[in-house]
Amino acid sequence: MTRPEPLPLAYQMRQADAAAIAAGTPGLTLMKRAGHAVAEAALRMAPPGARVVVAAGPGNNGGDGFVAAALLAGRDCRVTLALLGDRERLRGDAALAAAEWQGQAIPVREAAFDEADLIVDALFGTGLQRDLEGEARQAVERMNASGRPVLAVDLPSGIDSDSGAVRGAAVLAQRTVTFAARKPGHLLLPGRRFAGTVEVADIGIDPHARTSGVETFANSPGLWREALPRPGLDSHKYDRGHTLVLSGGATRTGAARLAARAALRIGSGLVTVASPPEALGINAAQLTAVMLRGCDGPEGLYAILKDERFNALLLGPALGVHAATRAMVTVAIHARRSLLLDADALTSFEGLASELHRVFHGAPAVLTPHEGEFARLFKGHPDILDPPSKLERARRAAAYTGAVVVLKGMDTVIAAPDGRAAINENGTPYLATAGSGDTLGGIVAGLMAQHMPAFEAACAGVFIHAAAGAGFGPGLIAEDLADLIPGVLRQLLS
Ligand SMILES: NC(=O)C1=CN([C@@H]2O[C@H](COP(=O)(O)OP(=O)(O)OC[C@H]3O[C@@H](n4cnc5c(N)ncnc54)[C@H](OP(=O)(O)O)[C@@H]3O)[C@@H](O)[C@H]2O)[C@@H](O)CC1
Ligand SMILES: Nc1ncnc2c1ncn2[C@@H]1O[C@H](COP(=O)(O)OP(=O)(O)O)[C@@H](O)[C@H]1O
Ligand SMILES: [K+]
Repeated sequence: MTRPEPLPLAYQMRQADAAAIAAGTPGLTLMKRAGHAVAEAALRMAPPGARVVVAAGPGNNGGDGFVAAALLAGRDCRVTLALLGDRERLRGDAALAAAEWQGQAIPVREAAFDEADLIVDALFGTGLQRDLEGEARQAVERMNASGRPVLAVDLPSGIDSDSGAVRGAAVLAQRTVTFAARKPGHLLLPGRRFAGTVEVADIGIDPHARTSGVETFANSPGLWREALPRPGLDSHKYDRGHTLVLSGGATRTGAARLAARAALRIGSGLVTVASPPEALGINAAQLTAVMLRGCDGPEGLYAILKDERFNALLLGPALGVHAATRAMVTVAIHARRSLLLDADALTSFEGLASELHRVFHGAPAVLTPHEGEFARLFKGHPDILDPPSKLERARRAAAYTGAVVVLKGMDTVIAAPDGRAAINENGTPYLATAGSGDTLGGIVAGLMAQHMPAFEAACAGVFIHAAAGAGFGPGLIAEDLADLIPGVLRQLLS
């Protein structure tokens, strides 16, 4: 069984580091292991006798650089150590590591990066505090301008470990060696692009060590595979749930059918499209296994929901941006079923997020905005919109609404009201196609219909949707997605 992969925030990494030291491993030993892993990675990138420039910063990231420099010099590399700051001002483990470097340390402004076969970027790691300026920024810009391959130590310098944001400027690395665990900044954009291929070195710090605060994970099957629905021998269709998808008007029915088909493919025992009277004909002409009911506005939805068997509801795709949509959302919330709100169901609350403030009463709820819908929904809430970190924005939105928030994009973040969050990484730009989000909504609603908890359903849905799209690749259209689900499910359930 694969375990969930934690992505510690910088302060949690410091806690794990301190726990390892308290348990008996000196900090210098951790640094030596880190530097060793960097040197091994460098030797895989550099030709024999290579000219390696190690750019070392003023903290422990620089300390790792000193250790790697000494090891590489002992392995026939021609190493230049270029230091940002004064050697005498190094402290703690970094000062101890620097003492073991026999060569000179030239000022980083004098480093000939464009003559290097490989640059090792050990300027800043998890201790980056503010935007790069002056000499630090110039060093980064000169490294990038050199066009030479770069191996980053822990993080590309200038990338914020917690958010993946560029702090003023950042090193564009080909590879990154990080320690104990990947960090959110390796998965979130733009950090993911700057880090290149990321390798995790075990240096004796337990990434699963209990650290305080929120939990962040990579969205991999280890996080939710055990919670995937598996029909029992004696299951009948009602055990597998009944998903209700609301359709838009006569010229806007496709989105609901895409979602409905995806809900059926992911295993919801029954799926019904609830259609306005004027669209019944067009929906009827195109539905087979998916069932159809007439539904005339909020009153119609209220009447349908007297049937308790509809246990998961999906509202939003092509439903229209207006008060009637808000009224239907209110009916759905009061019905206390598993609820997924997407697209127009979110945009209809533009600037009215306070109406969704903790209204779900503990019933499973998932919101699936893309960045535009997110900005509209939370207009007037700078505390939610302003953090530069997508992870933090999704977390705050989840805490505010009490719903699981899926903030979509290439680096989709799934955040739960209790603070858990996952970052997705198996997507493909081919998913940026009309109707793709509607399909995602159907997948997640269909998983909730089968009693999968909301956070796990959202994480699994995002992963399965992305895997389906990535497996197909060029030419993907939303109509393809539902029929690609079985192939992904077969692998996950085997
Ligand atoms: N934790 C672990 O498990 C292990 C960690 N290890 C390694 O330690 C790294 C973390 O080390 P760290 O905490 O010393 O921070 P680091 O990234 O070197 O930067 C701090 C220095 O940079 C400076 N500085 C910051 N921002 C700046 C800016 N914008 N512009 C200019 N200066 C700036 C800051 O100065 P100050 O803010 O104090 O003025 C301080 O001097 C980690 O990434 C990993 O590589 C491994 O050795 C083994 C185990
Ligand atoms: N560049 C990308 N890489 C990976 N996934 C993407 C990318 N662009 C969009 N997606 C995914 O495609 C889906 C698009 O959903 P959405 O924006 O709601 O589109 P639509 O409304 O057209 O269905 C989301 O799941 C999103 O995460
Ligand atoms: K670095």
